[in-house]
Amino acid sequence: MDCMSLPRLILTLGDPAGIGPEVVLKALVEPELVQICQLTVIGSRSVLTQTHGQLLAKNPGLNLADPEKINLLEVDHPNLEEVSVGRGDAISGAISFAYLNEAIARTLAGEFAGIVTAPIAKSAWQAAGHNYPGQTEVLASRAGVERFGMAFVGRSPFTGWTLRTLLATTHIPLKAVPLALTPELMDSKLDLLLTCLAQDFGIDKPSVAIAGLNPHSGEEGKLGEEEQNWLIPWLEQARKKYPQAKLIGPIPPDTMWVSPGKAWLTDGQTTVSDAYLALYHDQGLIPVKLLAFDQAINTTIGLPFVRTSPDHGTAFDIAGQGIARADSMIAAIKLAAELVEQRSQPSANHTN
Ligand SMILES: NC(=O)C1=CN([C@@H]2O[C@H](COP(=O)(O)OP(=O)(O)OC[C@H]3O[C@@H](n4cnc5c(N)ncnc54)[C@H](O)[C@@H]3O)[C@@H](O)[C@H]2O)C=CC1
Ligand SMILES: NCC(=O)COP(=O)(O)O
Repeated sequence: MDCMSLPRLILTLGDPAGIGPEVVLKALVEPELVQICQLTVIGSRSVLTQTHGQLLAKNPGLNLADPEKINLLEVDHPNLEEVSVGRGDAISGAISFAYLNEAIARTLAGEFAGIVTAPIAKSAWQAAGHNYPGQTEVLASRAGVERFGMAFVGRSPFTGWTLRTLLATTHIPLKAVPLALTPELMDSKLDLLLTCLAQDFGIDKPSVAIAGLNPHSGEEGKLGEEEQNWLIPWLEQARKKYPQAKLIGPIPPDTMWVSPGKAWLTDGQTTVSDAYLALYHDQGLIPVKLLAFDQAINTTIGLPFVRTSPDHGTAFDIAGQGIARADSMIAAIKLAAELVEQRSQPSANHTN
């Protein structure tokens, strides 16, 4: 393929005090990337140069991209010199926010088909006065989208099976979860998920496993009432509304992940679903990270453009040491390229 027709992606550096710059420098030496996309990094060349020098001083054998040769859009910031590696604060938060904003502006202007984001720290954003729960909400707000979702996709390196997980609620305190979960919210998330499965993965008749909220899915109201009160009735309605989908649930949350675990690890005779709908952050992300910490990709669904991100955070505890793994960042770039390609094709049938 002519390289000029490859998907154009913009890659943010994330929080300059975290491992974002390091995983970018490591990912950019992955030879396959130049064959599948045109990548432009957005951030500060001085951050990349400083990270490059610091990492090589500690580990001379590291394979890193040359910062001077990276195709980069410079975002200037007056306090760049004050970033302290390993410490997210108001300065690093303001800088990572500026990188993301410029990436969104350029994507909305049509320069790029997808954004890949390195991690930011929510606490650093808050310190800088940017009161968003995460990058997802900024992307949705700037894109003018009210219905969006946080989904995680990972392909098993052992069996090739793909785990797709959507979170019904995301960055809210656990005590707020039962209040946030409503039939309307579930309708919106399920609708987004079914659209994503068809549009991005070519799965028109999916099976979707939906978790319960309480232990044993409430055990007929003895261990919690949400299932009886609205989740089961909502599911019955949803089965009528989406006859093309096989909706399974509410599945007791502890057992929902047994067959995905087997399919991920051993490819046994196990019945799996095309996607898993978890009701809150840790219900979905504990199994995803347990199985797939180096492979999973966070993707925002419902946006008018593609957005992916590694599944890990800023890892301030290891920033500057040279030990951060770039696998999830590489997977995020590859998935973004695949999704852009997929969205530009007429829908194709796909089996998991
Ligand atoms: N997409 C994003 O922007 C995300 C941002 N975060 C943010 O990151 C910050 C830190 O969050 P944590 O919960 O500590 O999660 P984290 O993912 O940053 O770190 C958890 C543990 O995993 C290790 N780790 C993470 N990524 C690694 C990698 N690539 N290679 C090797 N080890 C790695 C860290 O050293 C740490 O021990 C928070 O401010 C959070 O808001 C967290 C998750 C996603
Ligand atoms: N736990 C996932 C996460 O924090 C992703 O947040 P973001 O992509 O919204 O920044």
